[in-house]
Amino acid sequence: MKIAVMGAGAVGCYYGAMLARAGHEVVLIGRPQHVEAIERDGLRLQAQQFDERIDPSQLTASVDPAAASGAQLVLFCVKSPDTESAGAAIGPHLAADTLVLTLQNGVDNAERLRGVIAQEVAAAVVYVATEMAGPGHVLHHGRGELVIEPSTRSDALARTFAAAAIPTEVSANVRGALWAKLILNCAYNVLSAISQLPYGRLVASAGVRASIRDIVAECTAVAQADGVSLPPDLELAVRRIAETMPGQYSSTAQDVARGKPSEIDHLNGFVVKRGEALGVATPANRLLHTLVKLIEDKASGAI
Ligand SMILES: NC(=O)C1=CN([C@@H]2O[C@H](COP(=O)(O)OP(=O)(O)OC[C@H]3O[C@@H](n4cnc5c(N)ncnc54)[C@H](OP(=O)(O)O)[C@@H]3O)[C@@H](O)[C@H]2O)C=CC1
Ligand SMILES: CC(C)(CO)C(=O)C(=O)O
Repeated sequence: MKIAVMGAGAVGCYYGAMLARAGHEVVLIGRPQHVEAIERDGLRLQAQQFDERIDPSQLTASVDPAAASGAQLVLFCVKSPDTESAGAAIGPHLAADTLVLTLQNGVDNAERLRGVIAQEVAAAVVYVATEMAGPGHVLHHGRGELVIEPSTRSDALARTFAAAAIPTEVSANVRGALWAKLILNCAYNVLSAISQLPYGRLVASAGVRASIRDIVAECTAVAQADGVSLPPDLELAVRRIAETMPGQYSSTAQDVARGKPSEIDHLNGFVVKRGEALGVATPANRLLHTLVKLIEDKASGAI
């Protein structure tokens, strides 16, 4: 299968590399620093069990979205604020029957993407920990499973992914799964960003577990008012983040440390907006959102 990856970052390079290793024709569309390194040296995938260089004969890279033409599948892997611009850039190069799978945090990316491209779009929930360790070098810290929304090709896609060592479940409740992931992000990301602490040390500090419970309760109230069916084991899932990833810093913590704009408007900011629309108060999420916006505005010189 020809597979294009829109957004050659941590997630896009990881899944692109796994599919290329399984023999698919993969093209990564990304920024010049990664594209140049991949064209020169191939893509290095450093995982827990292996450290491999995927050769340019197995996987190509381009800064030009037109390189996606002829792809049967697009993995859409940009950060949430870039969804519309990246969608508008790639859309004109896709065939009418190309399936676009969003591999992003946040709950409304697929819906927003459907607003800018005509192709079939399906959402995926991504359970992976990965980062770009340098140009053309993806470092995989663990996991990698996907939960995907039903689509015309979801069953075939799940088999293709499984054959590439990407465990994949097709779920009729991807919305609930996306919200559950959103709630984890709302609970941990800002606390880790402001303190610049990993989850294990974070929850050891007085008051943090109680604050996390408050944030989760607020998010859950918004989700319920929005008609979302959340998985029953959410409380356990929240606790398990700190237990299973004690050394991990949230993606928001990493963005803040690098002075990069974060996805905060699509995390706690999204819950605040939905809460306003549905008449549910969200003071804890509002404060967390505001604090990160202040840090970002100060870093960018906007204030
Ligand atoms: N990393 C992880 O472990 C996980 C990430 N996620 C989610 O997956 C999504 C992707 O995250 P991640 O891979 O970490 O992010 P990255 O920032 O590593 O990757 C996105 C890449 O896409 C590039 N990009 C953005 N717009 C375009 C464009 N129009 N054309 C070409 N390239 C573009 C970005 O460049 P630039 O930075 O220059 O804009 C960046 O290199 C996010 O929603 C994230 O929350 C979910 C689970 C785990
Ligand atoms: C699940 C969690 C909180 C793990 O770090 C994450 O998705 C993030 O950092 O954005």
